Amino acid sequence: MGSSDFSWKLKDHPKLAKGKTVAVVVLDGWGEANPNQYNCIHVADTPTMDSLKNGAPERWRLVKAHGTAVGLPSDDDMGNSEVGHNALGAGRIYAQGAKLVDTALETGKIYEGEGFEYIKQSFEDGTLHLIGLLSDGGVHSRFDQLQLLLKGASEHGAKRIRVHILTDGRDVVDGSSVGFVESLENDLAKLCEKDVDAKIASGGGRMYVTMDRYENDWDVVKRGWDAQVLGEAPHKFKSALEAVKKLRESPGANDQFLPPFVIVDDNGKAVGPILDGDAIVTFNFRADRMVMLAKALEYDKFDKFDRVRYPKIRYAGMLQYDGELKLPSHYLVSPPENIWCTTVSVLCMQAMKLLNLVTSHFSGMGTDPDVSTRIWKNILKSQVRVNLPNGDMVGHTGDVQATIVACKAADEAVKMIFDAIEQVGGIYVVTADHGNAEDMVKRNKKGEPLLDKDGNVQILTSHTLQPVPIAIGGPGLAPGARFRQDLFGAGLANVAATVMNLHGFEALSDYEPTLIEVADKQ
Ligand SMILES: O=C(O)[C@@H](CO)OP(=O)(O)O
Ligand SMILES: [Mn+2]
Ligand SMILES: [Mn+2]
Repeated sequence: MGSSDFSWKLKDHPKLAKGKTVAVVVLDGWGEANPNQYNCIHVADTPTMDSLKNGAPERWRLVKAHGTAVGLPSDDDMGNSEVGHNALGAGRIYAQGAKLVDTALETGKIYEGEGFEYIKQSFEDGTLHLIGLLSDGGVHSRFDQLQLLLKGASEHGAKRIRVHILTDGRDVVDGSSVGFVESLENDLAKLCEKDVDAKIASGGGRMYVTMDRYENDWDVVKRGWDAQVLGEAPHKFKSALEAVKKLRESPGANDQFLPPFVIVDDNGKAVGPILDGDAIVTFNFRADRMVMLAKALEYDKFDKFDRVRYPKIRYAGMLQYDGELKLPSHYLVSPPENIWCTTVSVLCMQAMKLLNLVTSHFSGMGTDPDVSTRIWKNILKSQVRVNLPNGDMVGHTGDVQATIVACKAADEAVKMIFDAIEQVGGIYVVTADHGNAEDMVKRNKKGEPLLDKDGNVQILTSHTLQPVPIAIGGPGLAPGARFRQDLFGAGLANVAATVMNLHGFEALSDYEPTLIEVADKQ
């Protein structure tokens, strides 16, 4: 790739016709799992998706949506939207943020790069602030990476460190914040023994403090700013452990939505506001929920909320969160190789009209228009891609009944799209980016539901390790088109070549192989 003989012109597929409308429908958080009461997709009334599975076995199969199949460090890593859509759009498996950070920490390269050199200039006279998600979910951040970074930064000269925590409960079990804070406080105490002044300075739940996305609600970022930068919050505690324990006692409280708090000293003074001359690292590797904070930290001109005080700091992201905006301009870990020739860019070069109703992950972190319900009237375009978020968004609440309702609604939306495809003689590809709603309970190694100390099942708010379905169909699909039988280990990255074929083109040669073949006789 990239050589001078590379051509944007795709070869015609020998058997599949061009010019059909292809709808790529991504059901968010829709995995395949054993049927039981915690499988909301199974419990919900989902006639359309059921008919695909039961109606045409040669046009329905499962694909991997987690672990190494989507560029994550190990097969114990659940899938997520970023990595799932990346694989769907890129057609190849790239090492994703989690893996890039692991490698940079393992090799020590993280301390040799421009980003670390930059923040290091603050170590002599200033404080190093680390802001990020306190979790081992591996979706936005990982606790072991934070631990290594704390150790490494102190070994490389940081003398005063303040950690600003965001509690999770979305990628990990609700209530696990307490254990993470305990471990972190132990680690910081060990650093203090080595004469590093290291403390937790502030905190709050990820969905209420800092980690908003798509500029949905700047108040979320402001609440974080006030606590982290100004050292102001409605709740003040002497220790972070006391903070999370106490705040969790309020009725309805949970880790995802804990209110902002600051840690204060014996005189009631915040222990770690961000001041001129300090350095900041946002230690999440995933971009979408860090971009807004990065803007607030990096932009001189900023009108999204009143920052009150805008300290002169040296700021680096764990990665660069927005390649187009070059935001932030300093970062600790180099980005993945340029993800180019994505399905979007290549199909655009074939002069096709595309309507994107999915995420920027699909096009290798470029910017796509927002998701909306414009599907129906736009289905006359050559390709429509839509992400139906219901199962995932509601699945993250841990509310089983509500998730069942959400799955039914998603199935109805699929039916609507199918009806439109029927009218235009088009083709559909239905798949999912990762699992979630198909298993809402934490399980032991034998697969049995785990109980908490009160004997209740432990609800799972997170994504899963489950495979996801993919189905093809529609009146425009060539009669002999069917899934190949030889690609047992196929994953989401194989979908891209499949979609190109359905548009009547051969995929690029470095794409993961297509899932389909066209039988001559039926
Ligand atoms: O909400 C999010 O940020 C993640 C879970 O942490 O979910 P998704 O990957 O589906 O966006
Ligand atoms: Mn998703
Ligand atoms: Mn999700």
